[in-house]
Amino acid sequence: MGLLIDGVWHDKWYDTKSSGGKFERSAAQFRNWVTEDGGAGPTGTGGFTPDSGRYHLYVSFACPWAHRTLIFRELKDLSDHIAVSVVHPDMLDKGWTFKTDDRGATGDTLHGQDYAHQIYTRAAPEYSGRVTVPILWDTWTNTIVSNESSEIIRMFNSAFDRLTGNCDDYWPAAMRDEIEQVNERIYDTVNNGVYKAGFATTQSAYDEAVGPLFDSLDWLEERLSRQRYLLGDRITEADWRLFTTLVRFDSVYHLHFKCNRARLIDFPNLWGYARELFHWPGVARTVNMAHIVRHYHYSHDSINPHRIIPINPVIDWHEPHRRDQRTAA
Ligand SMILES: N[C@@H](CCC(=O)N[C@@H](CS)C(=O)NCC(=O)O)C(=O)O
Repeated sequence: MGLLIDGVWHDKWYDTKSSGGKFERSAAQFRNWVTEDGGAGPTGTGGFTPDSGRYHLYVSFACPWAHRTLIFRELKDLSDHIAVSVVHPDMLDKGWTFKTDDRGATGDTLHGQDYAHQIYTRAAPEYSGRVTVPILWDTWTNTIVSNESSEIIRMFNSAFDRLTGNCDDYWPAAMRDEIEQVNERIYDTVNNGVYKAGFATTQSAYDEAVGPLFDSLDWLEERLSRQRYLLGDRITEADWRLFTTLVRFDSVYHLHFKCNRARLIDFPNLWGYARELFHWPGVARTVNMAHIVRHYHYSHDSINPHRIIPINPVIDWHEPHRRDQRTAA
């Protein structure tokens, strides 16, 4: 685990000393958008048109943020148009690597590099910051379009519709305010909340994260007892953003990140809902539980210094979800 400083790799764990033991996620720096007409998006510069074969997506199967982009690539029929390279699950002193000695790790099929940090310095030789996945790479201008998953999924949601003919909309204009409100709470207390609990280096930083996390899971459980999806009858990006945390919960966050007041399977509605999303066409193939379990336990040596991979409970994600047979509360 480390970061680039002026284009040079330094092996360094997150600094929590300056923040009272709290983990603070830094903002992504590449913020351009692929848009239907190539015009500039809400941030960054323009010129990124939705062409088949032009973009390459770098992901980790372990990473919940990268996972969002893989799901949208499936939902929006983009797999023939956007190729993917998958990093190795172990993220050690050199950060994410393109080693291939693990099933599912593809290597860098575009550039043949050894490390993800080399993708960043290809785009910006003097880059300073963390080297994170996902990375959306543009093969035409040889740069990174975006390394921010919440924005990549919105590009995938609509920019390529004319190319694919798939107009399914997970971010409908009329629902955006409501989606944003739900996203905000879920991002802060659930998606990032598990990391804040897991990476805390003081009791108070842990307590501050784990309480709101389970308050939010209780809130979601109640909400999903009344309605099928987070915003009602229609599935939206808010559901997919929540799903990538839920799918990792019992196998990783519960034990490794000490998020153990309850398991996902202890919340009947959340658990049925998570299974429904897992059963959604194309989604199960984006879930690589072996990479998920291996990555966290093997890579975070400050949390698990002996790198022992736990046995973990067997969780049957294939059990029918029965969300369509729910009786109204
Ligand atoms: N804001 C980014 C965050 C991505 C992120 O933090 N990815 C993690 C993997 S789960 C990573 O690559 N971390 C490496 C590091 O922080 O050095 C997004 O949502 O795309």
